[in-house]
Amino acid sequence: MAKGSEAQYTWPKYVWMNGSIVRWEEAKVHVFVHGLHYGTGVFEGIRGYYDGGYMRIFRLDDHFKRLFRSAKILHMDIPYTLEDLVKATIDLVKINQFKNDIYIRPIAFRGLGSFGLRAKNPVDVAIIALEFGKYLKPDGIKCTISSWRKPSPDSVPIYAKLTGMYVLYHLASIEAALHGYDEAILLDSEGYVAEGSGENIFIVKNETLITPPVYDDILEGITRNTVITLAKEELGLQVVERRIRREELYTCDEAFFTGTAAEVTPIIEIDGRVIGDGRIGRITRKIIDLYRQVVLGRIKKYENWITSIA
Ligand SMILES: CCC[C@H](NCc1c(COP(=O)(O)O)cnc(C)c1O)C(=O)O
Repeated sequence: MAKGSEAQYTWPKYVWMNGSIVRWEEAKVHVFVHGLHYGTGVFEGIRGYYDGGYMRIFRLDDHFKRLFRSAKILHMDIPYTLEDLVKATIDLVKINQFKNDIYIRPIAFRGLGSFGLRAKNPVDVAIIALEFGKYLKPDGIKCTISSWRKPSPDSVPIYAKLTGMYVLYHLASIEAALHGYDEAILLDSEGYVAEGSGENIFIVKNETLITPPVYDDILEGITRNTVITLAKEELGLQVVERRIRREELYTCDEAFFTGTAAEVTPIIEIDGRVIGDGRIGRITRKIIDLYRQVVLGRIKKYENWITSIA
């Protein structure tokens, strides 16, 4: 397989595009596509875990349900059903014969047609899957509060996972890296803690999990939902969804990110303040271990979240 432009990527042989499986080299779009110029696209990030000869894809349906919700907010009609795209994903994973963990990226975007800003051009859909390991350092990361704020919910549809939105997170994550940090934490338009540049955030205080509510300026994360469910049902922890003030980040007992790519990533330092004792917290460790068992389909109660491919 060809080596990707960034050392850690090995490009797959095949991509699913507008109803067909095409070779990686053929999966191209025209420079005139609307989505390239105006950010008119929606996407998802889904993980597959290779375990014992099976690829186990986590919450596949839930991700595609969110893709369709995001598309509807942009007036975009995806010309396939959810079942079509689930089957396309399974076919794509099979034909690529992956033998390692993977990351799956469905994307739907306005394609060729009028160049006008309000043009409702036909929607192109592609699904890319590639081998993918850890996104952030599993032993813990150092974060900083970004100088970039989340926009207010009445200015951009935060609830939708829009391609164009990610220019904000691109800037925030570059800024964090330039200042020597692993990831950025963004505040919302009123100065409360929102989320990372690609993750939801949790803090632990006195054995209670706290995370911003979905009606705040955050993406309603599927991993966030998984962790809240597991914390309550399996660990008997209290979970409070409320606004978090910036200074609570500095004084909490534990902190971690959740996200498909990030999975559950411990945060060990924020703006030069060590979180807890600077190591993975006791509750964070329990959640990491439990999450791993669940995504590998080893806890029967959550098997419905797994799509297994032999
Ligand atoms: C570059 C975007 C990567 C993408 N980020 C997902 C993501 C999340 C977590 O959502 P979920 O748990 O549903 O994944 C939260 N918030 C933002 C801004 C995100 O981009 C991911 O695949 O994790």
